[in-house]
Amino acid sequence: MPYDTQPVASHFIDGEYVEDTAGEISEVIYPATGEVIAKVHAATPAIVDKALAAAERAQKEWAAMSGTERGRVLRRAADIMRERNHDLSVLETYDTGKPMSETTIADATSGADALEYFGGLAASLTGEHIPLAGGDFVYTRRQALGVCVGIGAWNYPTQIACWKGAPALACGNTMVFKPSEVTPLCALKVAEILIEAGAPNGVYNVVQGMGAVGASLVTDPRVTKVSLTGSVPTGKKVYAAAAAEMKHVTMELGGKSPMIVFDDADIESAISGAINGNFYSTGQVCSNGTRVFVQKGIKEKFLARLAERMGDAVIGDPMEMETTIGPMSSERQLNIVEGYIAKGKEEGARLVKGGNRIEKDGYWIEPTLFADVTDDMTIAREEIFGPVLAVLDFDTEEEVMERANATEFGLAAGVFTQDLTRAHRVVAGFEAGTCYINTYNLAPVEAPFGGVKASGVGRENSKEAINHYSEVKTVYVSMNPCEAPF
Ligand SMILES: NC(=O)c1ccc[n+]([C@@H]2O[C@H](COP(=O)([O-])OP(=O)(O)OC[C@H]3O[C@@H](n4cnc5c(N)ncnc54)[C@H](O)[C@@H]3O)[C@@H](O)[C@H]2O)c1
Ligand SMILES: C[N+](C)(C)CCCC=O
Repeated sequence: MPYDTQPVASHFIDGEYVEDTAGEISEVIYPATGEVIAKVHAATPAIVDKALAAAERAQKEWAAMSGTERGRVLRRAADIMRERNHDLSVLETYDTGKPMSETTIADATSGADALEYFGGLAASLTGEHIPLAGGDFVYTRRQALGVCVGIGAWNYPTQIACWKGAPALACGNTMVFKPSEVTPLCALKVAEILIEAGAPNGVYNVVQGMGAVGASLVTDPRVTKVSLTGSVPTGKKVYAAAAAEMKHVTMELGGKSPMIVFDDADIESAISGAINGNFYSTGQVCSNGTRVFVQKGIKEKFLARLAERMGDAVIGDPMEMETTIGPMSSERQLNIVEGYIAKGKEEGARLVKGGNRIEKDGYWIEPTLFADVTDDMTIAREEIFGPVLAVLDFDTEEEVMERANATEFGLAAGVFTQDLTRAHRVVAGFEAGTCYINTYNLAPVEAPFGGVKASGVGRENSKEAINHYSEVKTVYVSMNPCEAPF
């Protein structure tokens, strides 16, 4: 292993690495080869307590700093992340198996964007002045929530750690972040960098573990806000546990997003959208447009050209820059995806390309294209979280809109057409939090990102995120004597 992937210790608390070998040990696997690249211990109750105590103590000091000072720390952290982009990208590739051609442009860079953006906003987070009759007025104070817990999924470990940490810290909160047990390495680097950039000890802490550790964080009375990125079933559990204690939540959950291709679309552009929305990160992207509705007039042309372009995918060593498809992030996820491919065949979908496990070490599967998929098939209803693209066909706009929205999910949706009036009408009708016209899966930090319906609550990124990591205190100021009826 040319890189030392074993962290100094499993957890990062109060500005330093911390270990408690009493915690259950788990192996970190490089998905491209199946090799064990690190071992970490799950947090014990003592570790969880230490992290929350540090975050609670540090929060007062951090919130008392000016927004300008907090922002400077975040922007310094962004600069360090950019300087170390190569090494951080290598680690992200080891943690997830995603190819370096992706991780060098989409992970530490996206994390740095969040740190830079929210660092820039920190100084301008203010309340407002509201004049009232008789000279009275109200002013509002925008205040931190307190100790926030972040819980991550395994597909974007660096990005998720920063998308949650940056707005939380900008608002004067502190964070205890629990990465996914599948990809525990990258968040530790984010914590290290924040402290190096000048964040006081305890401002950003990382503890490892499975769902039980996450659950113990969510219910701790010191925690005021929980932000989860994960599946809908986990989201329902975490939201319910947080609601029982009236905590704030952000839920970034799963999807089964529609992408509609009308027959007037630029077909190469629509195929690029379908590729980006199904095979990026080997299909392990929450917002993927996995139900591709293609208007009947262009369906066969679309399928033939898409299958041809899929032949250009470079499946191989994720460390090689020319590789465009890496392995699944875990053996468990490989088995899940294989199961869905079998279901697709069994339920009568037409397998156009791929569909096979690639027999070598690690967790490899071919990018897969199904046609003649119908709305009732399992592969059209359930989130697969793998490189399986389902093409469904349609006749009219009215029909496809009804079918596109007929799902419990509502994370993202896209439309490809050259008729811009239709494009805007279609996105207005989508029941989704993030919509695309003639592109797919872009998520710049300046734009709100998140879902509706079962796909989530709240928004990450953009100024919107500030509303989810702060609250407003109203102060009524009377300029007149206080009167009473008796
Ligand atoms: N909307 C988004 O921004 C977004 C981004 C990435 C991934 N996702 C979704 O994440 C899912 C894939 O990730 P995953 O398999 O890691 O999801 P998951 O729901 O299995 O786990 C997510 C995290 O929750 C923790 N967890 C599990 N049970 C818990 C509990 N009871 N209390 C607290 N924490 C608990 C896990 O340890 C993990 O860290 C997909 O559904 C995908 O769509 C959503
Ligand atoms: C930036 N992407 C590729 C849209 C990923 C967002 C996070 C979802 O999994």
